[in-house]
Amino acid sequence: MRKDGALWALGAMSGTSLDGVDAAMIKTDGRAIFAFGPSAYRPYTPEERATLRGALGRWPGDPGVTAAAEVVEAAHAELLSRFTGAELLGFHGQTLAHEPSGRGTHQCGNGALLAQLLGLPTVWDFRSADVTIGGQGAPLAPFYHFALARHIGATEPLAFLNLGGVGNLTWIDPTAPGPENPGALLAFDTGPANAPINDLMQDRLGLDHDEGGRLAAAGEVDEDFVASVLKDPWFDQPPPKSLDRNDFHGLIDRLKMLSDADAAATLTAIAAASVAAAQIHFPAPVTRILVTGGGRHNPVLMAELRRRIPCPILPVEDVGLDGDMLEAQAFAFLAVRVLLKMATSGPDTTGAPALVGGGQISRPD
Ligand SMILES: Nc1ncnc2c1ncn2[C@@H]1O[C@H](COP(=O)(O)OP(=O)(O)OP(=O)(O)O)[C@@H](O)[C@H]1O
Ligand SMILES: CC(=O)N[C@H]1[C@@H]2OC[C@@H](O2)[C@@H](O)[C@@H]1O[C@H](C)C(=O)O
Repeated sequence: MRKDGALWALGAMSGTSLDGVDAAMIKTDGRAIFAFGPSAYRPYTPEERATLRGALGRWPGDPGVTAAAEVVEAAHAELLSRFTGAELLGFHGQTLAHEPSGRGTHQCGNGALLAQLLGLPTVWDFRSADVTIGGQGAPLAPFYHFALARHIGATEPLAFLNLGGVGNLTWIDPTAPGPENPGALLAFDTGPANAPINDLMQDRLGLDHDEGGRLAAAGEVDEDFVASVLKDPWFDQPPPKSLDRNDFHGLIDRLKMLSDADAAATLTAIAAASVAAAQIHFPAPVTRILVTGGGRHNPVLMAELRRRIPCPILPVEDVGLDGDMLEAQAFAFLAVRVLLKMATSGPDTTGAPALVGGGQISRPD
């Protein structure tokens, strides 16, 4: 480590949308961001995606999990070996099952194996420690969101919204001394985002996602249905709260009577309405919501958000950030924090009863 205490860390994320692996480098001391480095993406092949899909909801010991772990490890090894100059790897893995108040949380892929293959100290299994002490184990990006809020010079409350398979939101008071301070953050999952849209596209049309929101744009939102979904007590439940990818999968069956386009429009509206419903939990109104994750590429979803929420809703690119790589960067940032024995979550982000540093460190021989 250099005099400024900063490291070049590589982060890798395989998200709940099951589209592929994102990887990105940042230079950080676990507090400030000194530089953004290169990034790369490696999509899963249709066969790999099917293996991962088949293992969703399964736990270690199941043969489907072993097959999924092999896919995840091979895809990461291939992608991450393209990078040079990293001093540390933060490896999230692929969440297959997440039941924080039940069986726990499980991200497949062996970080110790990647440490050997890549010759890099590797921080992995970021979520278990938090769940073990009673936290949700998610979301974990909020401490990074705080650093980003500082990096962009924010001085008033704002929120980061990630529209991945599931949506998650971090409310931030950027004037707080640090992310560990009570009141600096409030983070939670907002509800279903792209996962049900992708599942609908897969089930009905054999497609991965609704590119450009084109199918949704051709349909009409069933507002009564949206309202009925939003009556689920989950939305009123105060944070902390997190979701498994398939927690709202039942929506697909309930939409059977709608045409493909109307069902896509309605699921897209539900993703936006979930975020609008989240505003009741904000400790203070926000001046803007900065949107990251693949959902910001869907103009119908962005329009639905703007229709339902009064403040500016902006892609993170508007403040100079990279919304496709932000989660990968987050796990690079968190890896440095774990190495330096700093907290990665706490009462205001995952509801853990105390600040906790999640993640184990594996070093190459
Ligand atoms: N051009 C686009 N048009 C419509 N939707 C898109 C587009 N690009 C990405 N998406 C949606 O975003 C998804 C990918 O988002 P992202 O990569 O943020 O998810 P993730 O990282 O897998 O999820 P999570 O944050 O839940 O772990 C795609 O599966 C798709 O549903
Ligand atoms: C258990 C799990 O993998 N959760 C993911 C998922 O995808 C979005 C949302 O649900 C969030 O809670 C989390 O990912 C981000 C990276 C997080 O932990 O901040």
